[in-house]
Amino acid sequence: MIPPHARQIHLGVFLQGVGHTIAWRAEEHADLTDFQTYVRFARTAERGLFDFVFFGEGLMVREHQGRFFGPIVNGRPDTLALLPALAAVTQKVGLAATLSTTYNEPYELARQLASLDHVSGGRAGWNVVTSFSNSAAKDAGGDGIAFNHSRERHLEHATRYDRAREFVALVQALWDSGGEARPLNHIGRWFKVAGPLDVPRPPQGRPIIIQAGQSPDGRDLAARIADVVFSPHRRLEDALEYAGDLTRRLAALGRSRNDVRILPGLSVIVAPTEEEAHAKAARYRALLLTDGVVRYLLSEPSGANFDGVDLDAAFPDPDVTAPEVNGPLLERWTAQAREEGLTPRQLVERTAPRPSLVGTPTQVADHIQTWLEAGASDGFLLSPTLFPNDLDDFVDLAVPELQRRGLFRTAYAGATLRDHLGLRQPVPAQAEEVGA
Ligand SMILES: Cc1cc2nc3c(=O)[nH]c(=O)nc-3n(C[C@H](O)[C@H](O)[C@H](O)COP(=O)(O)O)c2cc1C
Repeated sequence: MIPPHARQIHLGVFLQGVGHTIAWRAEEHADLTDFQTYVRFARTAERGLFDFVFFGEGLMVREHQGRFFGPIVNGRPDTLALLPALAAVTQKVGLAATLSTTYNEPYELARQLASLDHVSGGRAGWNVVTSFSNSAAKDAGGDGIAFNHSRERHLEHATRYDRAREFVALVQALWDSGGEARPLNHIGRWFKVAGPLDVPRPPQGRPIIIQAGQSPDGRDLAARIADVVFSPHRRLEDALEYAGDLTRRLAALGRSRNDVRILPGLSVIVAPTEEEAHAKAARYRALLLTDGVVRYLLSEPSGANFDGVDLDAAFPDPDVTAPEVNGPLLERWTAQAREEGLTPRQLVERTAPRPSLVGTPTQVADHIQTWLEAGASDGFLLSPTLFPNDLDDFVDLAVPELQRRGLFRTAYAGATLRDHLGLRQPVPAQAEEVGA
């Protein structure tokens, strides 16, 4: 019997759908329209004793100057259709949905998530997003997400977070009101909701709330409401800075660092030997960065057109004053390309999403242990590049090594997602405390 480490890690896993640039080109990637893919995903995560699985949400197909980014049309069914179905074929693993506060109504969403918590026996989680826009240029004249939802433009950043704060507080109040016979009577800046909720109080009290905002507004929202935060940091110093900042924000709100689990996103390629792991990573990169994808990854975020550009010559001089162009981003790229002598293709190779940890089970466990012991994270949110291969490898190779070190559970101790995360059951707020 291995004694548990003083602290143990928490693991979530995230199956990329829309926006994934590799799945459609690698023959062995599972079919994202086949429900059995999701069954295998959730069951593999449960076999690996993960805290939860989670799906992202985009609400639009990425587009640049009227052209859709072909690879990403490889989407997947809606999360709220998938998760209840996955509840029926799993017993323990948590089930988290990304749902936008900008394009939903609180009463509807409170019912859906409370219902997911009931049908899953207390395994529901909600990744609260405000839906970011990919193109700063497009914000000026409209936005793909807004156009899909009968709106002329996307709400600007601060307004989205203002709505999100009221939205989440109201959803929590609705969960607390479930089963109570008295009305809630919320009248705020964004919403007027009488309540109570027509679904009984969820088994977890409140489903687990996840937040991933990085801006000051995003971090403030996370400090107010999050049980789990996702973060994008790759360097330990950045993750430590973030953990310190979050701790200060939590303290200012009367919460403690122990009330929140920080899970940075991590894409792992693990193999029995270093050579095998690096060979796999090199193959993925070749599959990922075709000419079309490279042009897209340059054009879409910057608003510039890289169609006719030689990808293997010196980085071109962009016109940063053109109205549709994200000038600060292009200037940053150009400066980096000049400083490091990078071609357009090499710049994308530096900046594109890629596996952030490649190595043997020992190397992977070393990394995870270092971050845990430094206080930079409480575990990780894994994002397999190829599914099922990379998740199987993590569960079969890395999980036993983490368990051998006492860093990860060897069985689920509880039944709910809240139990897996080691978080307390919330005390319901009194109806009169709820406001905008
Ligand atoms: C691991 C991770 C996953 C995310 N998944 C989504 C998602 O599925 N949908 C979405 O709209 N935003 C997603 N985001 C973006 C965040 O919600 C947030 O908008 C972003 O980190 C920028 O922070 P800000 O909103 O405070 O500016 C994700 C972020 C991270 C780090």
